Amino acid sequence: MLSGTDKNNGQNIEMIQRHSFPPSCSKMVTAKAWALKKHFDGLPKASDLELITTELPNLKDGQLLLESVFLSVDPYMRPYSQRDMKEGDIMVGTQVARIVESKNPAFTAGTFVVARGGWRTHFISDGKDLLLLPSGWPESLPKSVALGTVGMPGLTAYFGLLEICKIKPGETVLVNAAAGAVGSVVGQIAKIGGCKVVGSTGSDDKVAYLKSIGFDEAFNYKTVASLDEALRKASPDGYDCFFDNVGGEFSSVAIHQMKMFGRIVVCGAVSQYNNTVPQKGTFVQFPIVFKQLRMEGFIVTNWYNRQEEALKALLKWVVEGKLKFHEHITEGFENMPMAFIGLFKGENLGKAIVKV
Ligand SMILES: NC(=O)C1=CN([C@@H]2O[C@H](COP(=O)(O)OP(=O)(O)OC[C@H]3O[C@@H](n4cnc5c(N)ncnc54)[C@H](OP(=O)(O)O)[C@@H]3O)[C@@H](O)[C@H]2O)C=CC1
Ligand SMILES: CCCCCCCCC/C=C/C=O
Repeated sequence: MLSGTDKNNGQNIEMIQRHSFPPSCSKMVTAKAWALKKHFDGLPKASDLELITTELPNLKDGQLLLESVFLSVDPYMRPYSQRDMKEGDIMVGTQVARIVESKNPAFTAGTFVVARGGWRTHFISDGKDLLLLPSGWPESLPKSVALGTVGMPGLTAYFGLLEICKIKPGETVLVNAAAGAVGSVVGQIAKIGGCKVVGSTGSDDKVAYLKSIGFDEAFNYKTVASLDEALRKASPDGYDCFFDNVGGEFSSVAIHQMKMFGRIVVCGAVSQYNNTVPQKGTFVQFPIVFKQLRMEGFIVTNWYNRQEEALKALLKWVVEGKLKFHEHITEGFENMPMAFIGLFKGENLGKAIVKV
């Protein structure tokens, strides 16, 4: 079963061939996929993942063959793998894929779709769960944006800010991991909504980027002398809304700078995903009670019954130039682990994408 090793950026990637049907069959397609070899322990390592190849069978009626063009790497994959995957499973994930062949009358070969196919170069689908790009997608707009600003991260910003935070014009919004896929959209939608926006991020280049896309204030949380002072300086009156992507120490400090009746959207906790021992934090009851705060967690997929409306709005803002996007593109399917690990080192500006 073991077929050898492949040199990739100085690393040895183990390649395993799994034949799911006799290799003599015609029109075989070789699919590559990344499997979770060993559950991550701390920061993910390339050696925790394994590149496997599989020969796909011929299509049955109703099925489609898809080829990934762009794949998404996202921080949620780290806690998801821990909770919902077993060793040997293919890594969870979405891609923009091209329909290579269709035996499903609802889909035509050549069409691009957003799919939940996992970390695979090719896969077979029955057509359920495939999403066409929103109508009116301009030819000049990269299709990869359907994995970012006009995709799941954009939807996360949209529903988190408009439905959970319920921002109002004139309010002050704080967002961390602000130069990332979700954060950069949060800040810009808050500006569209007439708010003042403060962003925290991990490099001076990212701070400059945030200012260039309209953030009123931005700071580098890694170099400020005091996070408490940086937050106070950026908004001396405090914050009405806090869109929390990071959790941990940042959240413990920020909660004390909320205004009366402030709202905290608990979107994620990227600072905590690689902890081997859970951290202890501040007790939140005092600020929550005395300032009568609302703190609410949410999962974007719970809002997918309204994704058509939201994707339409996001695409419109992008086309009008009100919503800018940046992509951090890694070339090569073999480099998916590196692109994924890079998320936890702050390597990406905007949406992290892998181009096959
Ligand atoms: N609830 C939901 O439905 C969803 C939740 N999420 C969550 O939203 C958050 C942002 O995701 P997404 O926009 O895709 O990712 P990003 O594109 O923002 O990439 C992750 C960024 O997080 C920052 N980061 C990494 N490690 C740390 C750390 N230890 N402390 C502080 N910042 C860190 C880095 O930016 P920097 O240089 O600024 O440090 C990095 O670039 C995540 O927590 C994710 O899990 C995402 C989608 C849906
Ligand atoms: C504290 C853990 C936060 C994990 C966030 C999970 C978000 C899942 C969104 C998935 C979208 C898939 O398309």
